[in-house]
Parts: sequence; structure tokens; C-alpha cells
Amino acid sequence: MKLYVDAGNTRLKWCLEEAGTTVANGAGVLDEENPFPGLAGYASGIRGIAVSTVASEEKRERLLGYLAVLSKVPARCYWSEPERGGLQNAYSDYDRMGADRWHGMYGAWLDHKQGFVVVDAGSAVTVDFVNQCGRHLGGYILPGLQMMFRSLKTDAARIGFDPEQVLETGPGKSTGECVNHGLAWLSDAMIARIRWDAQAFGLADVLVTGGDADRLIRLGLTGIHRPDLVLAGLRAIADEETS
Ligand SMILES: Nc1ncnc2c1ncn2[C@@H]1O[C@H](COP(=O)(O)OP(=O)(O)O)[C@@H](O)[C@H]1O
Ligand SMILES: CC(C)(COP(=O)(O)O)[C@@H](O)C(=O)NCCC(=O)O
Ligand SMILES: [K+]
Repeated sequence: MKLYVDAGNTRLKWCLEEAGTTVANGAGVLDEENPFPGLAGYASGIRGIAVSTVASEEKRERLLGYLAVLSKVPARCYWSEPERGGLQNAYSDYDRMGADRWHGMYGAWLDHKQGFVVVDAGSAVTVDFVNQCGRHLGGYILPGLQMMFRSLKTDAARIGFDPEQVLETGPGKSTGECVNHGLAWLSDAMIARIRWDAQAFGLADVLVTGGDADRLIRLGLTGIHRPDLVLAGLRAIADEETS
């Protein structure tokens, strides 16, 4: 079995595969005592470990330390690349791009050769455009929902509210409504821009991933929900490298 790990800034997602079939998968938090609940029982059967991470070096080392205790098989980290299988990175400093973005785009490229937009709504929101030639046209990085709640809480002295995920976008009549509706309104505007840009670039497929994907879809983002997109790209790359 091979273990694939997508370690973001908030959560880590993993899946265990055997001959193209998912044996188990799960999610956890790196700072917790057991970041991989549900995995330990499979440890002796692990024959390869591939990691995609955007966490700090300190957290990456903690993750590798945990994996070294779990299994004797060394873990290999996979990073952003200039090109793979016809997909071309728009960054000239390609190694500055978050590994999750590259792996998400590659996961999308595998079955959307007609071009696509990837929206990854995680700790940060990233939007990336890839055309039918496999050319990454570039993208955007925006603060994620929790990040925006946190910055309003900590950087403004007199904004007291309970963060709530709402779909209402009408003008608020209390601090709580102004903040919660405000962030839904902002996401709504982002969704309209994604739709507009996708059309301008001639891209029909919008693939949505990340912990807040559902929220964006409920707010009206028309797209294909692919919770596993980063892991799918990582899996394909790791398998190409080791076959
Ligand atoms: N069980 C959960 N734990 C933490 N965040 C969650 C959970 N379910 C949904 N979320 C939302 O998902 C976001 C994190 O998304 P995720 O894709 O896991 O992030 P990252 O890849 O940056 O670690 C959080 O900001 C939160 O709003
Ligand atoms: C933009 C990100 C913070 C998103 O990370 P996530 O929300 O998935 O934790 C990550 O892809 C990252 O650290 N990128 C490096 C900068 C870049 O992609 O240009
Ligand atoms: K993200």
C-alpha cells in the first residue's frame, strides 16, 4: 500500500491506496497527538509515502518525524515543477508555488484536457486557470474564510461577533450580520469574477476543492466538487516517479 499525504496550513488529508483502489482515507491536524486518526492499523502494510505540503519547515519536520515513527519506509516530499505531462507552470520561480496548487492543477489536468479553473478554498483561497494547451495562465491567492474572521476579530478593537457560515448576502443590521453577510457577499463577488474570467478564457470546467468548497458551491459557484484533487495529482506524480 502507498500512503499519500496533503498537509495544508489547517488540516492534513491522507489516503492509502493499493493497486489503484483506496483502502482508507482520513483527515487530521498536525498539532494533535495523533495527526492520522485511523491510520496506525495499516502501518505495517505501507510500502511508499508521498507528501505534498505547504506547511512551515518546522511543521514539515514534525510531520516527517511522525511518519518515521509510524513506518520504516522513508517519506518523500513532492514540490511544484516547471512542467509535467503537458501542463506548464506560469511561474518562472516555479518552486515558489505552493505544492498543493501544482498537485491540484495536475490532478485536474489528468481528466480535463479541455482546460479548467481550480478553486482551492482552504486556509487561503487559490484560483488557477489552465487552458486547453495545458498552459497555466496564472492565478490568485486570497485569504480564506477563517483567516478573514480571525483578522476582523484580532485587528479591529470594537468588532464583536460570533462567526457564522451564512448564505445571506443582504446588508446587515448588527455587527454579527455585517460581518457574516459581508463575507458571504465578498465570496459571492469572487464567484461572479471566477465565472466571468472562466468565460473570458474559454474554460468550461471549474473544479472546486478544499475545506470550504461546499460553502462556495452553496453560495452559487457552479463547479465540480473534487475534495481529493490535490491527492489525485500527488498520487499520479509520485507513481510516475517511482514506476
Ligand atoms: N473539520 C474541519 N476542520 C477544520 N476546518 C474545516 C473542517 N471542515 C471544514 N473546514 C473549513 O476548511 C478550511 C480549511 O480547509 P482545508 O482545505 O483543510 O485547508 P488547508 O488545505 O489549508 O489545510 C477551514 O478554514 C474551515 O473553514
Ligand atoms: C497559497 C497557499 C497558502 C494555500 O495553502 P492552503 O490554503 O492550502 O493551506 C499555499 O499554496 C502556499 O503557501 N503557496 C506559496 C505561494 C504561492 O503559491 O505562490
Ligand atoms: K488553498
